[in-house]
Amino acid sequence: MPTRPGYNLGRSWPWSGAWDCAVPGTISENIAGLFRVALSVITVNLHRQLSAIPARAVIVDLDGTMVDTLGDFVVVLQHTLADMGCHPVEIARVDRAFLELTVGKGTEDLLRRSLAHAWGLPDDDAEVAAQVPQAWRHYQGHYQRLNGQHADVFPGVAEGLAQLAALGLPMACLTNKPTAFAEQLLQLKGLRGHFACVFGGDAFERKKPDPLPLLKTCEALGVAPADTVMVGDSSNDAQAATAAGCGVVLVRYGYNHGHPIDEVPALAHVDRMDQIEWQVRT
Ligand SMILES: O=C(O)COP(=O)(O)O
Ligand SMILES: [Mg+2]
Repeated sequence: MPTRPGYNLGRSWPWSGAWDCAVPGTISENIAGLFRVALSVITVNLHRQLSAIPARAVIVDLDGTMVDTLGDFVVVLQHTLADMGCHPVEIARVDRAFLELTVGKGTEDLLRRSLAHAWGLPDDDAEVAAQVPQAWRHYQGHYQRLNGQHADVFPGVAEGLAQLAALGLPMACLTNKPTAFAEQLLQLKGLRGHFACVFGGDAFERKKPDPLPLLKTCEALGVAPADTVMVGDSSNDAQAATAAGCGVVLVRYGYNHGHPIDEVPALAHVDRMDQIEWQVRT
């Protein structure tokens, strides 16, 4: 069928031929065209969901991917802000909704933005920055004491990790949370045994979204980045993994700074970790 002017959306689309039919023409042409479009979209999406992910090693993010830690952050930050002399009205501003948009770039960033939000100041305010070291001292004590008390492992995580372990794929946990807190949380939730190594935001010179932590983690696992896949919940993970040359799979239930995770390119987007079909790369 000849392409009608103004409706050719590009031949690189697998269903682009169908657009030729879905424009002014006979009713049966239009119905047939729309049907072909729907079928193509369903087929492409099914293919994306079901194709196995080849890997020789897997790196898994912690907050928002394995454990829902927002409750811990709320409680710990509220204690921290109280220690910093914040008014109850200021403390109440640092709630679950705010933290869902804020968590993921490490503790220094979290403390700075939480103090700024509580005090109604810009994130880059110099006075706020000067208070961060003091806030960190309070935060550390509270986090150690409360770590995991208001946090739950997401459904499908234990099952997903068990599937990876059964395939014999080496695993590392890579988070922007401080290493000591990550170790403590994984132990507490019975997940630590799956990981050959655990690296936090203080383990390397730079944090995700920089690729350095991914490259260092691949090195520790003894597997090339091209054979390693990161499972994460944010553009932070995707950006770091892609820049390091690793594949990335994204879970839909985590904390992506308020942006739709389906818009972040990945090998797959899943609702549970145990929905990922792995294939040991040979
Ligand atoms: O920023 C944090 O503290 C943790 O974030 P991550 O586990 O998602 O890397
Ligand atoms: Mg995360």
